[in-house]
Amino acid sequence: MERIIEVEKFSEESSFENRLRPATWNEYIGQEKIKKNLKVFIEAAKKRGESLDHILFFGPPGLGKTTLANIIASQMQSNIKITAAPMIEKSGDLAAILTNLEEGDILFIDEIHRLSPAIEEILYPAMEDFRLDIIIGSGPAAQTIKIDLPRFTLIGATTRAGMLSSPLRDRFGMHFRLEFYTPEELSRIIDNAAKKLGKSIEEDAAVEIAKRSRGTPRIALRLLKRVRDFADVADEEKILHNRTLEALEALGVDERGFDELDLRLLKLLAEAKGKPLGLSTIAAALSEDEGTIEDVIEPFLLANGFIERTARGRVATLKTYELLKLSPNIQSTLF
Ligand SMILES: Nc1ncnc2c1ncn2[C@@H]1O[C@H](COP(=O)(O)OP(=O)(O)OP(=O)(O)O)[C@@H](O)[C@H]1O
Repeated sequence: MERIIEVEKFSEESSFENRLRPATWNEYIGQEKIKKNLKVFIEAAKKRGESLDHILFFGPPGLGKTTLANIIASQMQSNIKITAAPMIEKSGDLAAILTNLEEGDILFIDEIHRLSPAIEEILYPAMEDFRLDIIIGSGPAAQTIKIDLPRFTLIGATTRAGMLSSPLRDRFGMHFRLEFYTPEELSRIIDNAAKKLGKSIEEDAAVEIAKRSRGTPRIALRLLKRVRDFADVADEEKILHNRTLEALEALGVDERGFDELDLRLLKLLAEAKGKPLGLSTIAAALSEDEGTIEDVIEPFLLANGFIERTARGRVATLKTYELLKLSPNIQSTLF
């Protein structure tokens, strides 16, 4: 079953997200440092009449990497081509994308850590010298054909900066880590999105949704969408605080945005009583995929101090023992 607080995009969600996607810097809330720097680099590139350096965004899913890429393209008055690494399987796929680019275009590659080493090799000269080296044939008769490419900007996005090979990472002139959003920032995002959906929302209702959104706009917008359903069914023009609480309760999202999976993970670590648990042990105990735990569940728990990652594995912090009403030495009776 899909978790309501899942950060990955649900299949039917793209058109909803596109409708709410900010198109300007003013609409893009938060990530102030990144915005400030990008504005300078964009202005400098425009002044010099050059294309922008390649940019790498990293951070958990749903924090606004694709949105930033779109705003950059619009600020540069450039076309943007959007793809994801799993869609680039063969060298011909990448060659087709690159040779179709025009001067100043922006190429956005999501999940860039998933490019195969062979594809990465093609990307290196393309990024560095705007040149495509194609090898035709094999063995002694093999020939390399060099094709000049227009100057383009590659924007790569990844949830796992650590999985990027260092030659690839080094070819990006700018690296930006996106941070989780504060509840205040998420409230503003929710308020703006509600207006775009033709609905107003009480301030404390937006705050309730924001608190449960795991610092992530994608989750905030999804919760808003579901809460709006409750308001519509009740024939309410405005999204009210009481109705919001009722909806959030029905959706099973707790006050911190935790759901059953988070609580099971925290309980598992707490019951290990300080003994670090490795990712594979946790994944097996929760019957979950290691990638989901590392990319989706852990980052928010780590950022909020509920777990710590040590060289030997993950451990629960005091905050978790307090949350679960456990003493670090007492066996849980809660679950
Ligand atoms: N800073 C922001 N201000 C307002 N809305 C935002 C912001 N960041 C993201 N959003 C909203 O959240 C949705 C998800 O953002 P986006 O698709 O850019 O995330 P992402 O980091 O690219 O995720 P993924 O890596 O999973 O594709 C967008 O549709 C957008 O409406």
